Amino acid sequence: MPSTHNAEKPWDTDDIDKWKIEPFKPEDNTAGPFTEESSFSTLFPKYREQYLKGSWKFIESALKKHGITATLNLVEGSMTVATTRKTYDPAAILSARDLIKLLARSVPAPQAVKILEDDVAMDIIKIRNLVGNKDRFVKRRQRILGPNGSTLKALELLTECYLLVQGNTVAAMGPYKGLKTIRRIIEDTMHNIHPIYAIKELMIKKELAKDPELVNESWDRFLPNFKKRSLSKRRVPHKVTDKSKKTYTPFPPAQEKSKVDLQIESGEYFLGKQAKERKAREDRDAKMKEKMEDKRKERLADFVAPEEDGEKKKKKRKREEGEEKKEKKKKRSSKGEAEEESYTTFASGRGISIVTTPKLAAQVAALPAFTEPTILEEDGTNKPTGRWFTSSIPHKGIGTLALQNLRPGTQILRYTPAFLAYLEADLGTLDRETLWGTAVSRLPTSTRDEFLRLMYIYGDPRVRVQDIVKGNTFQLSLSGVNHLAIFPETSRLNHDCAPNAQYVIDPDTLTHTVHVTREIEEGEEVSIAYTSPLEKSEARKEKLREGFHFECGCKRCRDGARSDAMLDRINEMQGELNDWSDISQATPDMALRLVEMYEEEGLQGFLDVPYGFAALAFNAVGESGEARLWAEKAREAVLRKDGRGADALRIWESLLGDAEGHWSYRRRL
Ligand SMILES: C[S@@+](CC[C@H](N)C(=O)[O-])C[C@H]1O[C@@H](n2cnc3c(N)ncnc32)[C@H](O)[C@@H]1O
Repeated sequence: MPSTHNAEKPWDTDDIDKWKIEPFKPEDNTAGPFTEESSFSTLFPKYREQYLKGSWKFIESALKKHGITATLNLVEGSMTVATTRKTYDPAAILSARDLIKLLARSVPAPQAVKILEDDVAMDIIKIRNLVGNKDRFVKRRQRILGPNGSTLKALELLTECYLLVQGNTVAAMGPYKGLKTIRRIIEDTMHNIHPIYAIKELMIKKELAKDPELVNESWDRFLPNFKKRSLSKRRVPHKVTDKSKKTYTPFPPAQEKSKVDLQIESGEYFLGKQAKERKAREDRDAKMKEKMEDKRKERLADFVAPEEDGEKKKKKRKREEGEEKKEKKKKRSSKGEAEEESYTTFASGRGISIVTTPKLAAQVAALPAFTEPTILEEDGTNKPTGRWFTSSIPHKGIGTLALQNLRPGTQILRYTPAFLAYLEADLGTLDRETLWGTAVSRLPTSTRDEFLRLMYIYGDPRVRVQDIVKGNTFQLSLSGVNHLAIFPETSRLNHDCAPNAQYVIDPDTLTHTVHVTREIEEGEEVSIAYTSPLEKSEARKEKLREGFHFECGCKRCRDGARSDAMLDRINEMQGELNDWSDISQATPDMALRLVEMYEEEGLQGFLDVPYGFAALAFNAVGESGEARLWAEKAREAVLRKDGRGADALRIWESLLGDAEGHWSYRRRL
């Protein structure tokens, strides 16, 4: 059959408006009354009850014209609409359903009943889930209203829709086309695109529509093309990774302490919720004070009297000279800011080579290790104790073994570093090797030989010094800047996840001291932990693989599932002991059990945490004497693990000083 698609249609004239919706009259329903009743109900909020009661007559009469009944149930708080035998328009019940929905959403009755007209529709736009943050949601919702409701009014005029913004929804009523536009604008607004852009576009379109010549043309060329509609003020992305600056280095980045480690060190780990809040408040206040002081200085600077001309010139000259110096320093730093400095007489002739920035070098030279050399002669620093020897250990290279039975608390080794280096990022590997190589070559012969005998990882002779540093490095913080430190003797200690020794590095004396943490028998290997043994086995193994290139085969790692489960229990118990609310189940017995669990797990070198909890748990039930005993143990454990600079030390010292005045005293009674 031939297509009639393009055939002449003489009845289809241009004056016909194909979009016009003709009203549905009773005579249009040729099928007669409906055979079944349809009904819809909706609940309304309590505060609408009064209003609905007052306007129900009006609503009923509006619906009656369409043959629909309406019931207001004040007991249930619901409205119901239903068809009757008089209903002639099948769509009327749907409009009636929309009517009660609008009424429930606070649309005034005279406005809501307009929904019963054939060319009026409605849309309820849910806006709450479009924005996660509550404050942001409120701010963006306010943009729909605009100042004094002006944006809302403009939108209503331009789209010929009625709008009601309430709570988590926007109710809109009007022609279909307007509703479509409104939904887009509302959603865009909640996605941070200001409605003003849409209003501008709509205004232009309205004007263009009036021009009969332009009615059938594309309006694109008249519409504004906004480049950026988003209102976000963030100009730079959150994370900027500047890859251009990174140069290859064979060293692992300084091992970051875990959040818990940092909290333990700062003592925050042991604070109750209120104490934590108090600490945060104090920190905030201190910061604010600092800022205020800066501002005050800034303001005062405005009142400094202007200088005379001659003075000005002098200052200018000085500034220029300063800048010249700065320029020179810049040039030097571009070659490699860090410089090498060797002190051959350091520590009674053991010597030390330091590679660091000139500024830090000056600070290092002012450390007690340099200014009070006698402190290094005390405590057997750099002297053999006769308690250990080194020997080859299967699969581990060289290790350190006990020459006699050793009791917990015994100091086994105490040494100063032979080499200290600041890991400057701007230097290439070979340039760094030259710098570090020179530093090592300047060490006294025996120290240099000890250094060069240390094990290495890659085996490339061109980067031998860096290779040795990679395999033997300890972190030492100088004036808050991390340095790599090599202590040839303590470098021979192998790793174990349940070590029998613990070490501490003192940044003032630069010493690395190792203490026994549980009984060690003669001939037994002495071990330390290279990574936190309080982490789960897979995490520990991964760090050892990455940082030290070996597969840990210690007892805890071989039995990973069991030891991980134990760590879970330990963490759970610590959580309980740290609960300072009224429903806390924490008791001193629980803290004592925690101490036992650490010991069973071979974590004697990390007992500062359970000791601390025991001190708090006893103090919390008013047993301040017992609390002091545990606080003293915690203090000692911190000293042996984190050193004199650890913040946690202050907590135990304050409890020791005044247990009854401590915040934890009788807290759980
Ligand atoms: C600081 S050194 C320790 C002394 C070293 N064994 C030596 O021969 O000089 C670190 C290196 O020793 C080895 N090592 C340490 N602990 C180990 C362990 N538990 N199992 C296997 N190898 C280990 C690894 O090769 C690691 O890179």
